[in-house]
Amino acid sequence: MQHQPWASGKSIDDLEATMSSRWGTLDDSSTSMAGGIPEGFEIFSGDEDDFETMDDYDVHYDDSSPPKKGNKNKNNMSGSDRWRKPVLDPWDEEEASSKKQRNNKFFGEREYYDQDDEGYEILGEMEDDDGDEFLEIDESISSPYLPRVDHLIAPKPAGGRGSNRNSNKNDGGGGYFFNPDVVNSRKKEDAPLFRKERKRDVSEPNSVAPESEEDIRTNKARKRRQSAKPLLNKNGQQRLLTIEEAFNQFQESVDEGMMEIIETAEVPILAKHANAKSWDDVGITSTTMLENLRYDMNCPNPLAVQEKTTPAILTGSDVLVGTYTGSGKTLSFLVPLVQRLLWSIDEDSDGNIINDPGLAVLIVVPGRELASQIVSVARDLLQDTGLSALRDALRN
Ligand SMILES: Nc1ncnc2c1ncn2[C@@H]1O[C@H](COP(=O)(O)OP(=O)(O)OP(=O)(O)O)[C@@H](O)[C@H]1O
Repeated sequence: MQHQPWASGKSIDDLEATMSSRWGTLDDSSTSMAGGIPEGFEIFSGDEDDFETMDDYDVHYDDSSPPKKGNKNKNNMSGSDRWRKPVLDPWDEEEASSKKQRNNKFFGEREYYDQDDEGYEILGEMEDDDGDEFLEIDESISSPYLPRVDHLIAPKPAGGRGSNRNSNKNDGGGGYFFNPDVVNSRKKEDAPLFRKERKRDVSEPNSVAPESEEDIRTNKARKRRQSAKPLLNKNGQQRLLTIEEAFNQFQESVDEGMMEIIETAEVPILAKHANAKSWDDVGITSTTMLENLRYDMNCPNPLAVQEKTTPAILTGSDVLVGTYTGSGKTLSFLVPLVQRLLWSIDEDSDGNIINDPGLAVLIVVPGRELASQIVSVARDLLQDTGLSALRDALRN
């Protein structure tokens, strides 16, 4: 497949290869990084001034050309090739029509509920004294569900790694989506997110001076309208949160005791450093899945985030993971979830499933392309297990 160069003069292949190397998929076991860092390409190492957004680029993706020779057979694809050309094409006619049928059957029109993200009923839109709009909520109705996170898995902050842009060493530091300065300053403030093995007791008396009831009400309302506001764009439509907004919302939920962190674990930036453990070591027992991982998917050992998530998910914990792009999040949830599914299924002596569990795992992601990528990985993982992966989409 022929890729148009980016405005920077680098091809998508170069950028993808660099991102993979930055986040640790460059190791002896990965064919995706054969050749190392492309010649003439500098590793971005986290200077604040160097932060760029996707909007800075004019990206053209040529889908009309036939796939590269040797890529026709999915099993011949290297890890990165699979991602360039999803096995499931979202615009494939056959898929589109089966998707339509499934949508009509199961979803109908999508409904919106008048609740904010904390489960409070929204009474209407109001303006405060400064003219800022906020959502008026009914404080008498609160969410019955207080989320509890058993494991919080976060990237190890990039402190002391230096920011030499010309370095061609794969030495981590910074990132496109997390500003290391923000991460480090939050660490300095002893933010709960980065406090190791922090145990939070929500019933613990607050050490700061007690606020008046009025103050508490005002602060809560302010916080709530701050967190409700970013969900709408200027046309009043729902929009996605930025990473920083999502981080702030998460932080507020923790600070307000809406979410309880039981344990945190730091994931090293360089995922390849985690290859000390094998999939068996972290609890994977399915020989079929192990073979798929090792021989078909070229993932013989878990990456750092997978090493952390797998035992936690296998034992039924709720896990919240935040790691860098390309660090291996997809398999970090797919592998343990599939393993749990396989444990729950009975087979006859020929290996046929005898009690079909129906829909057993639901993965919700923001976007069709991401869904296609996950289904593509899931199908590789599920080969010969008797399980299958389907993709569906909610209509707006
Ligand atoms: N255990 C492993 N061993 C070798 N390569 C792996 C392993 N796990 C994942 N990879 C490869 O690492 C790359 C990135 O993985 P993945 O896309 O899951 O990362 P991610 O964190 O979900 O990225 P994003 O944030 O962009 O969604 C893929 O090419 C994948 O094949």
